Amino acid sequence: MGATHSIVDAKRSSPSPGGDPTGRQPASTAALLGPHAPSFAAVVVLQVVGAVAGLAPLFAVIELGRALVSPGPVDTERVWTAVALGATGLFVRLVFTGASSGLGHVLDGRVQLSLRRALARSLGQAPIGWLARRRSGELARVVGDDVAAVHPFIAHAPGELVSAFVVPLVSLAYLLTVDWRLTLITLIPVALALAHVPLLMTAARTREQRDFDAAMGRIATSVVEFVQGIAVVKAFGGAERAHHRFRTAADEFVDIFTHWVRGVSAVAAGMQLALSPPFVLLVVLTGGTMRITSGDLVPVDLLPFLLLGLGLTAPVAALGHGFDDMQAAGRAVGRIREVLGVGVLPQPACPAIPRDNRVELRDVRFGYDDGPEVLRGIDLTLEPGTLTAVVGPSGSGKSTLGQLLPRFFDPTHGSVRLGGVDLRDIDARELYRRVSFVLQDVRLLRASVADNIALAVPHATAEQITRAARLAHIHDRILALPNGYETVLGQDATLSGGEAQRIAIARALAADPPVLVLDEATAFADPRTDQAVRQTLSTLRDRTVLVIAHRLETVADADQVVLLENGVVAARGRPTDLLARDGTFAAFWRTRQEDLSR
Ligand SMILES: Nc1ncnc2c1ncn2[C@@H]1O[C@H](COP(=O)(O)OP(=O)(O)OP(=O)(O)O)[C@@H](O)[C@H]1O
Repeated sequence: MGATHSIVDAKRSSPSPGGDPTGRQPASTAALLGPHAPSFAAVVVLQVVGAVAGLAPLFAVIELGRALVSPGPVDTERVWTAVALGATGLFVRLVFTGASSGLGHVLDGRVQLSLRRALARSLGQAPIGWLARRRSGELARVVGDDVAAVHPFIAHAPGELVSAFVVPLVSLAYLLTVDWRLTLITLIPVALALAHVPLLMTAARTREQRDFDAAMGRIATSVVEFVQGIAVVKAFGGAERAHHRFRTAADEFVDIFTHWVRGVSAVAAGMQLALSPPFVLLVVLTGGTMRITSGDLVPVDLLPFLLLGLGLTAPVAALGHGFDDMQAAGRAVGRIREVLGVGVLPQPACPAIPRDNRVELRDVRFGYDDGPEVLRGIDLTLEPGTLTAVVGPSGSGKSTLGQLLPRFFDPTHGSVRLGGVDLRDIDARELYRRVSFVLQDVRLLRASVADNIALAVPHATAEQITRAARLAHIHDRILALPNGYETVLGQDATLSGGEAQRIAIARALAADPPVLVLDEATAFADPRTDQAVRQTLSTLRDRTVLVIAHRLETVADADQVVLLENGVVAARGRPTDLLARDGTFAAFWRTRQEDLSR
């Protein structure tokens, strides 16, 4: 199908070892941000220059103080130079921090755009099997919220954090030249605040933080469950129960939060007190008075300590403020890296062309991730011009088997061949030109009916589209829609489950594929769709068709039936022969008939 062209049209990459082809390593943060390094550097340099220039007014005030208290007449030139320097510093600060912030936000926009492009590329190349297993909300969150969460990381952190360290360092260097002993005294509040940090990192605090995060997660899940499932839950009279679950999660969160706050608040209050301006001024004034009374410091030299001392606490405060944002951004980057690291199915260096449309499975074994084997040594041939029906109990591996033909996954052992060529040696475009599929879980795009049908053949003519719709017995229904083939699904009209299924069948047939895999839906089965599927299948007799069959009529029409049980072929043959043999298949058939007649 069309969507799969772009999805599987992947660059060659290292082969993946198992069913879940995640051969690529998660991209490192440096690799993600590397191309923007020069702009990052510019943001930081502009911010640092701006922040250091911002100290000029303070130095100007210090200089003014010195000029005014020095004996003799006031040196007006010295005064005006200080004023001019202070004003220039302010202006430079305004221009440079403004430029840094502007560039930071432009950079943020660029990084977000390139991350979203990279994510779109990665999702486009990810194996369909990998995508099918992800909940759509999960991927939407990565491309939307997680990329947006990177904002403070890019636009604010580099400049603000660097200047929060550079400015105090410059101040410190200056204060040391004035009086190193009073400088050390001025650092007492910072030392006191830092002494609190280990108290925030004890095993108990870490455990509390973990409990807090887990409780946040539980409350988020129960809210989503409650809101998303409310219709179903209500319909089955369970609204009270669901509400109760939500309330319990909320109450539990309050308990954990109170406990956490109790533990953290005393420490946080201690830190805040140590860093508060009154405390810093008290320490500096006490120290300064002692130095002045002992005759080691002239009073005017206390001025720089009073003005610059307050700024020395900035790094500790900046670390505290930005920490949560940075942590959230870090987690978001982790999820982005995971999606960017999804492996692509390896593509052949020298693709081979299948000689016909015979499908062969040779000793095929497959398991999802590290789970148990779902298919255990399948040998099967699908001859061109025949219809094979796969049947079996739920969970026996039917859908998994069907998904190996369009190469959603590669088998962990053995091979799937088309026209004598291993699927791994066939170019993705060639494969999807030949193999089309209809899944149980039909996904239609918010686009016109015609575009939905022509997904695999974007340049399809109106006749091609109509022919496919007629084959799928949905043409008349489409004509009855408000704008016929131009009706936008989900906007101008909504289709029933059975109708959506028939559109999906038309989509699969539009490309006129010689091999078709059809996972018969049971969820939306309605008599019209049943009939349409049967009639469609009967017109496809010149192709290689594999149907994961749930209806006994489909099974009876098949040229070959394969009964899967627990991942192995329990019976295979013509339906009439198998029934006559009165073995496993006959028993299965009778049970299904009894189930249906109940
Ligand atoms: N994406 C997946 N990840 C992990 N395990 C899976 C996945 N899909 C299916 N399985 C497991 O593989 C086994 C076979 O599933 P499969 O869907 O192929 O069976 P099935 O015969 O088609 O069942 P049904 O008739 O109910 O659709 C089951 O145990 C199932 O839990």
